[in-house]
Amino acid sequence: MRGRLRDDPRTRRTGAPGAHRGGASAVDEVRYLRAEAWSAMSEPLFGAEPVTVAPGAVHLPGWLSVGAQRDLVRRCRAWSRGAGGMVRHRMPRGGVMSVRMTALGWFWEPYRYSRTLPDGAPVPPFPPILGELARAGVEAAFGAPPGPADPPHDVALVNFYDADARMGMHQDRDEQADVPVVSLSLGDTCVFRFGNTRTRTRPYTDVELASGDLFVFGGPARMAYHGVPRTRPGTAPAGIGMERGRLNITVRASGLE
Ligand SMILES: O=C(O)CCC(=O)C(=O)O
Ligand SMILES: [Fe+2]
Repeated sequence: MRGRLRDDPRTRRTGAPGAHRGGASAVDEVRYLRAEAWSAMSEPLFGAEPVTVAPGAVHLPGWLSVGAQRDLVRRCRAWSRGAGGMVRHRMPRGGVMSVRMTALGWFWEPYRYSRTLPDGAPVPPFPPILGELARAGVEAAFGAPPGPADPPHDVALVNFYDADARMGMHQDRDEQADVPVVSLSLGDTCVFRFGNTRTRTRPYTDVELASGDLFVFGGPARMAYHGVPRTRPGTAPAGIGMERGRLNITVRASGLE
């Protein structure tokens, strides 16, 4: 099922068309900037139209300005140097993930969350800016932010893909809350395979996720299988402070106490 979000009756867009880029209002951007006390935004805010990839799964190309991407790249670098480091996790069957990962808020390893790192140290805190971005992302995708009864976004996984890294088809199912997952992409473009809730296989849709894109999946798509069969090395845009590789930040609500 494909279609433009603007054809979706759930979505009511307001304001002049030029005031939007990819469904994120300039207000979202300003909120982001204010939250971080940035001085100014110089980049124009133009993105493509939002695309509904499956019911509950929305792709918003170009959601983050170049300035916001640069800021997030800088933060990812700092987070990856934190206590947990950038780890290639071992899978239960013995394989090692090709993606390097750092966790914020809760530590994740296949397939559980924990309050502490493997060495017993506390997990680096969940950065408030990612909570802000997650709420703004859900609002941009679905027309309303998560409700007051929804557990808050409280965990982020920062994934780094070098040219050979990929991620097999999986569900994000270790969370105990039915709250949309918010995914932000930085650096090289990738092929993001978004499937169905029943099988790892077809039907699926391959989406190109470029730097600055937002992808949100919730509701009927929350438990859909998805993965990254490949990246496109050398496609990162100039000016974001990242020469090679791909970063992805997925922000989730753990629903854990
Ligand atoms: O890298 C991506 O775009 C997807 C990452 C993902 O699915 C995950 O971290 O669970
Ligand atoms: Fe995932």
